[in-house]
Amino acid sequence: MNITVIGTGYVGLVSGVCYAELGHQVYCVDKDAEKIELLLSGGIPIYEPGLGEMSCTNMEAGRLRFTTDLSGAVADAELVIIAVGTPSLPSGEADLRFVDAAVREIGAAMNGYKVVCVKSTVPVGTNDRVRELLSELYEGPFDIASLPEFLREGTAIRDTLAPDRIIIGTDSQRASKLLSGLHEPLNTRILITDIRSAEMIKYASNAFLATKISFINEIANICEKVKADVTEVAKGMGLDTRIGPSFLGAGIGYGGSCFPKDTTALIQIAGNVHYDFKLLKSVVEVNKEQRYSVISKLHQALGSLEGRTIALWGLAFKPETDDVREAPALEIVDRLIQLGATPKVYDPVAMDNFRRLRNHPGIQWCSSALEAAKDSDALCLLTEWRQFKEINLAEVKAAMSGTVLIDGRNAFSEQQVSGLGFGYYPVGRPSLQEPFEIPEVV
Ligand SMILES: NC(=O)c1ccc[n+]([C@@H]2O[C@H](COP(=O)([O-])OP(=O)(O)OC[C@H]3O[C@@H](n4cnc5c(N)ncnc54)[C@H](O)[C@@H]3O)[C@@H](O)[C@H]2O)c1
Ligand SMILES: O=c1ccn([C@@H]2O[C@H](COP(=O)(O)OP(=O)(O)O[C@H]3O[C@H](CO)[C@@H](O)[C@H](O)[C@H]3O)[C@@H](O)[C@H]2O)c(=O)[nH]1
Repeated sequence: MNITVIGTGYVGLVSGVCYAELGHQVYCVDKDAEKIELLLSGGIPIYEPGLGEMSCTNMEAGRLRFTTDLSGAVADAELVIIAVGTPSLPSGEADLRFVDAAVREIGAAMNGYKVVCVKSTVPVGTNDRVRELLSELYEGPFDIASLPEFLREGTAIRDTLAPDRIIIGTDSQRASKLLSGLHEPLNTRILITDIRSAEMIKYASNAFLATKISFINEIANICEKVKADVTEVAKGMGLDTRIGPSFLGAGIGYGGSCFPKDTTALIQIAGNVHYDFKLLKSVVEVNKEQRYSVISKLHQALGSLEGRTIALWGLAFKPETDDVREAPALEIVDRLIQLGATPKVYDPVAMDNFRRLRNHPGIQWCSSALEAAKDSDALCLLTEWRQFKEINLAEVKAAMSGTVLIDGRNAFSEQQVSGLGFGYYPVGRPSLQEPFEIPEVV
C-alpha cells in the first residue's frame, strides 16, 4: 500500500518506519526541512532505541522516503496519516492549528479517493472538522478515520509492531477494510468503532493510566507516614487481575508530552459540555505536587538548601528517551535555583534538549553520573536510567561531599544502599538513616 505520514515526530516517524518494515511504500513528510535533510542522510532527530537502524534498512530497500513536499507525497498515496503535534493551549485545550494546516494542505493535494486518518491525539469531534475542511477543498470521494496511537517513547518500535490493540474509528466500510488489512499482520485485537468513541478511547486511556500513577503516589505518601512499603503494596495490589501490576510505580510523578497535555485536554473537553471532571483534576494536582517531594526530602535531610550543591541524575521524563517535555526535572531545577542551590545535572541522552529549555547560568552541566555526584551535598535520582541503577554506589558515595541520596524512582534496593553511609530517601518506602552529619555549607 502507498502510505503518506504527515509529521515525522515521535509518532509519525515511528509509524512510518514501522509501516515500511511491514512492506509498504511509505512517504514521511515534515515541514521542517532540517529534520528531513537529517533523515535523508541516515540520521534520526530523536533518541529511540532501534529506530535509526530500521529507518536506514527500509530506506535502502526503497520502501521509505522522506520529503518536505506534502502535495507530491499525498498525490501518490491511498492512505494519508496525520501525525502532527497537538500541544496544549494556555487554557489546557488541544491546539489544533497544526492539524488544520495539514488538512488544508492535504485537501489542496487530493487527486482521487483516499482514506485520510488522524493519528494525532485530538478532541472528540475533530475528525468531523477534518471531514468538513476536506470537503470544502476537494469535491471527490474520500473517507476519514480516527486511528489513535498508543506507543510509549523508549519502547516505541515494540509498541507499534506488537501493540495491545488497534483502534479504528470510522463510518466507512471501505476505510475499515483498508485499515484492518494494514494492521492484520500485527496479529493483535482490532476494535472497529465509531469515530467519536475512538477519539475518546485515546484520552480515556491516558487519563486512566495517569490516575493509576497519581493514586499510587498518594498511597506512597501515606506509606511514608505509616511506615509501610509502597513497592510491596503495589505488588500485592497488582496480583489482583482486576487491578494489574502496570503503572503502579510510585515516584516523582508522570511527565512527558502526553499525560500532562492529554489530562488537561480531557478536563477541558468535559468542561466544554459543562461536566466537571473532579477526579481527573485531582490526578493532575497530585501529580504537580509529587515532583516537589524531592525538594521536601532535601529540606528534611539538609535544612536550608541555600549554597548547597545538589546532583541530579536524569533529565528526561523517563528512561530510553531524550524527550524532556514536561519532565519533572524542569520544575525541580527551577525550584533548586530559586532556593539558592546549585544543581549539577547529568542525563545520558537528554542534556541538549534540556539545555534548550533551561540554559540557566546557575546549572552545572556534567558529562557523567560520577562527575555530577562529585562534591555534591545530595544526589537525587529523577530518571531511572539503567546506568544509574547499575552504578557502583560506594564509588559515588566516596565522590560526594554529603551523604544524602534521594531516590525519586525507587531505582535502588535497600540492599544496594545499606552499609554505604547514605541517608537514603526512596518514595513510599522506609528511609534508611545511617548515622551521618549534615555537612556545613562552604
Ligand atoms: N509522543 C508520543 O509518545 C505520542 C504517543 C501517542 C500519541 N501522540 C500524539 O501524536 C501527535 C504527535 O506527537 P509527537 O510527539 O510525534 O509530535 P512532535 O512534536 O514530536 O512531531 C510533530 C511533527 O509534525 C511536524 N508538522 C507539523 N505540522 C506539519 C505540517 N503541516 N506538515 C508537515 N509536518 C508538520 C512538525 O514539524 C513535527 O516534526 C500528538 O497529537 C501526540 O499527542 C504522541
Ligand atoms: O508506573 C509508572 C509508569 C509511568 N510513570 C511515569 O509516567 C510517565 C509516562 O510514562 P509512559 O506512559 O511509559 O510514557 P509515554 O511515552 O508518555 O506514553 C504514554 O503516553 C503516550 C502518548 O499519548 C501513549 O501513547 C502511551 O500509551 C502512554 O503510556 C513517565 O514520566 C513515567 O516516569 C510513573 O511514574 N509510574
